Amino acid sequence: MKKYDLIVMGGGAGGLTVAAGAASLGGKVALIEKNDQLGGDCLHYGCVPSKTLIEAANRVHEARSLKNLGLQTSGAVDMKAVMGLVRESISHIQKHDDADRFRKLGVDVYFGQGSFHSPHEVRVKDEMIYGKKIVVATGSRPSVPEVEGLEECGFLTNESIFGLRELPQRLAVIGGGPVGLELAQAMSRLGSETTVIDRSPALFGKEDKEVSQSISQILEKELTILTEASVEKVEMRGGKKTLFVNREGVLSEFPVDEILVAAGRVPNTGSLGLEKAGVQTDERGYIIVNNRLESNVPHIYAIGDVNGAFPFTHVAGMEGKLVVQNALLGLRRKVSYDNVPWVIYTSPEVFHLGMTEEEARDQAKVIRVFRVPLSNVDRFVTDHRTDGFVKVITDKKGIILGAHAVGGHAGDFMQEITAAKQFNKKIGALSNVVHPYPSHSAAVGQTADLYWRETLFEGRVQKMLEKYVKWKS
Ligand SMILES: Cc1cc2nc3c(=O)[nH]c(=O)nc-3n(C[C@H](O)[C@H](O)[C@H](O)COP(=O)(O)OP(=O)(O)OC[C@H]3O[C@@H](n4cnc5c(N)ncnc54)[C@H](O)[C@@H]3O)c2cc1C
Ligand SMILES: NC(=O)c1ccc[n+]([C@@H]2O[C@H](COP(=O)([O-])OP(=O)(O)OC[C@H]3O[C@@H](n4cnc5c(N)ncnc54)[C@H](O)[C@@H]3O)[C@@H](O)[C@H]2O)c1
Repeated sequence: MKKYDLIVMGGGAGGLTVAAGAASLGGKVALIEKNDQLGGDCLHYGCVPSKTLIEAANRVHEARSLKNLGLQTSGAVDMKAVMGLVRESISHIQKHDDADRFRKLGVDVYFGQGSFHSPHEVRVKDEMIYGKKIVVATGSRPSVPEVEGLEECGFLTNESIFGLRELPQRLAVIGGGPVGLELAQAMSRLGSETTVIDRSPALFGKEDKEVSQSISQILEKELTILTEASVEKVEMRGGKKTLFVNREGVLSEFPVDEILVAAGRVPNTGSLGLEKAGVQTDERGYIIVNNRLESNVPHIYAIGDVNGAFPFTHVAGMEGKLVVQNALLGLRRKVSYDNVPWVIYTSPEVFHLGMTEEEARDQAKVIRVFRVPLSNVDRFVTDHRTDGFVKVITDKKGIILGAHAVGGHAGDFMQEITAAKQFNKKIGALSNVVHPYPSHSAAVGQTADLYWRETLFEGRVQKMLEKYVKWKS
C-alpha cells in the first residue's frame, strides 16, 4: 500500500490549494478527484462559467441600450456562441488546474471516487492508499426540492445550464440566492422572460437590510420576483412546463420553457464512508470542524463547501492554506472569517464585508454609520450609473465593523476597505489615501471623509478648532 504524508480528497478550489501547497513544502501528497478533470465546481459549473455568462449578458444589455445614443441594435442572441465563450473561459483556466501541473509538483493524482476504509486508509477504484493526514475537500452539489412532477418534467441546475444550446423563451428559477439571482439576471438580459420564485419573505437575506432592499428594487425592474412563494407541483401542459405556485394560499400557473433549480446546496459527503473513519457530520451532512479545521478525528480535516462554513472559492483557498500549515507543519493556526468579503455579481454588484448594520447594533453599544449614495460620486454620475451606495459601519472610535455596497464594480472598488480592516486601520485612515479623480474608488474616500467631517465639525472638537483658528489669526 502506498503511504502519503497527506491525502487530499477532492480536486476543486480547496483541494488543489492544499495539494500544491503541501507538495511545494516537500510533503508526499496524493490527490483524488472523482471527475475526469481537476478544477471542481467553481471552474466547471460555478464561478467561471457563470461570470462569463454574466459578462456576455451584460454586453447584450448594453448593446440593446445603444438606442439612447442613436444606434439601433436588433437580432436574437446566439446561445451556442455564448456557451462557446463559456467553454473558452473554462479551458483557458483549466490549464492552471491541469493534472500534469500537479504531477510536476510531485503530487500523485488519482482519478476516481475516494472513500474511507478506515481512519487512515482511503480506497480509490481498486487501490487502497494510506494517509498520515487526510483533507476532505469534496465540495457540494445542488439541492433539489421535492416537488411533484419536477423530476418528470425535467429541470436545469448550475451543472447543466451551461450546456444550453438555445435560449428558453420563458424561464422559471426556483431559489433566489446568489446562484439563482446571478443566473436569472443573466438569462433575462440574454432575452429570457424570467421569474424567480423564493420561499423566503425577502431576497438577499444575509445582506444588510438597506442593501437587500436596494438591490431587490433594482432587480425587480428586470425580473419577476415572487417571494414567500412555493412551487406545489409541475406538469407538462401544451408543451410547456407549468409550475403551480402557491402565494398566500393562492395558486397561480406559470407555463415556462425551462426551470432552473437554484435552491441551495448539499454537501458531497454521502458516499465518502465517513462512518468508517468515525468522522461526524451535522444533521445536513456537513463535516463538523473546529477552528483549526480538524474534524472530530484530529488527523482528518475538512475545508471548502463540505464544512458548510463559508461556501466561496476564496474561502476554500484560504482554508486550504491554513490546513497545509496545520497538517504538514504541525502548527495550530485558527481560522477567522472576520475579514472575508463576498460579492454577488448581479448588475449592479453587491459587496459584503463583516457585520451588517443590524448585526452591529446587536453587538456594539455605540455604532457609527457612514453612507454615500453613488449619485454623489462624480465617476458614477459621468457613467450614468448612479444606482447604489457605499455604507461603512464602525464603532465609536472608527474601527471598521462592516462595509457594504451596491454599485457597478463594487466588488473591486470596495476591496481597499477589506485591506484596511485586515490591517487594523480605522475608517479615517482611508480618508488620507489619495483616490484618482474621477474613479469609482473615490466612493470609498468620500465615505471615509464623512468620518472626519463628523468628528471634526460636530460637537466639542469643532468648538476647540474655532477657538484655535481665532487665536492663530
Ligand atoms: C453557479 C455558481 C456560481 C458561483 N460563483 C462563485 C463566485 O463567483 N465566487 C465564489 O467565491 N464562489 C462562487 N461559487 C461557490 C464556489 O463554486 C464554491 O464555494 C467552491 O467551488 C468550493 O470549493 P471546494 O473546493 O470546496 O469544492 P469544489 O470546487 O466543488 O471541489 C470539490 C471536488 O471534489 C470532487 N469530489 C466530490 N466527491 C468526491 C469523492 N468522493 N472523491 C474524490 N473527489 C470528489 C468533486 O468532483 C469536485 O471536483 C459559485 C457556485 C455556483 C454553484
Ligand atoms: N458571487 C458569489 O460569490 C457566489 C455566487 C453563487 C453562489 N455562491 C455561493 O454558493 C452558495 C449557494 O448559493 P445558492 O444560491 O445555491 O444557495 P442559497 O442557500 O444561498 O440560496 C437558496 C435560495 O433558495 C431558496 N429556496 C430553497 N428551497 C426553496 C424552495 N423549495 N422553493 C423556493 N425557494 C427555495 C432559499 O430561500 C434561498 O433564498 C452561496 O451561499 C454562496 O456562498 C457564491
